[in-house]
Amino acid sequence: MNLFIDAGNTRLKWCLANQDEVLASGTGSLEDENPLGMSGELIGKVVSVAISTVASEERRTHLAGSVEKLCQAPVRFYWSEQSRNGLMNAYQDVSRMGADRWHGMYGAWLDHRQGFAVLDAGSAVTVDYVDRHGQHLGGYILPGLQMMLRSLRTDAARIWFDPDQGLATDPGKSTGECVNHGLAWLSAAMIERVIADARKLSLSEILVTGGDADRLIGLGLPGISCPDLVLSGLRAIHAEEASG
Ligand SMILES: Nc1ncnc2c1ncn2[C@@H]1O[C@H](COP(=O)(O)OP(=O)(O)O)[C@@H](O)[C@H]1O
Ligand SMILES: CC(C)(COP(=O)(O)O)[C@@H](O)C(=O)NCCC(=O)O
Ligand SMILES: [K+]
Repeated sequence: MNLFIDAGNTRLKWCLANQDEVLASGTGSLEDENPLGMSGELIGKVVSVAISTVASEERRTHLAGSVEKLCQAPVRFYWSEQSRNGLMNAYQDVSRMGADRWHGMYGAWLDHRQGFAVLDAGSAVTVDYVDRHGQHLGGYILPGLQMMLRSLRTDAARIWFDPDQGLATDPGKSTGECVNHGLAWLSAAMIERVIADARKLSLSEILVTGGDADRLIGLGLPGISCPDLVLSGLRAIHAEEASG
């Protein structure tokens, strides 16, 4: 069985799979002693490890070392590419693009050929547009929800509030409401922009992934929830590489 890991800035997402089926999946944290939280029985089944990561070089090296030791299996990292199977990256320097974005777009490209937007709402939010010819049209990088809350809390001396996961967007009447409603209102505005862009660019679908995907759907994003988009793209690329 192959172990696939999507190591973001907040969490690790993993799945254990062979060519056609996923046996198990879960989440973990690089800070934990057992970063994947996998049982010994599952670890024993791992013959190779494929990783997509946007973590720092220091965290990446640490992850490679602990996974290699844990699984006693070779570890390979997969990065952004210029093109694959008809999908074409708009970046001139593709080595600068977060691997998660490329793998998410490739996961989407496998099943959606009519033009799509990929919205990954993780530590940061990324938006990427791909037309029906497979041409990546470019994208956006924005701060994620926790990042915005954290910056308000740490960089503004007089803002005290309790974060809530509410979706209200009406004008707030306390600091807490103003912050919480403000972030929902900002996300709602982003959603309107994505919908308008998708219409303008003739993209038929919006695929949503990342830890805050459900929140965006709750705020009115007409998107298809694809929690495992990055891992699907990574699995497909790993299989293609293995078959030569
Ligand atoms: N169990 C969870 N642990 C951490 N973050 C979570 C969890 N559930 C939802 N989230 C939300 O998901 C975001 C992280 O999303 P994720 O896709 O895991 O990020 P990344 O890929 O950057 O590691 C957090 O900002 C948080 O708002
Ligand atoms: C934009 C990101 C921080 C998103 O990471 P995530 O929120 O998934 O942890 C990541 O894709 C990244 O580090 N990208 C490098 C810059 C770029 O894609 O152009
Ligand atoms: K992201």
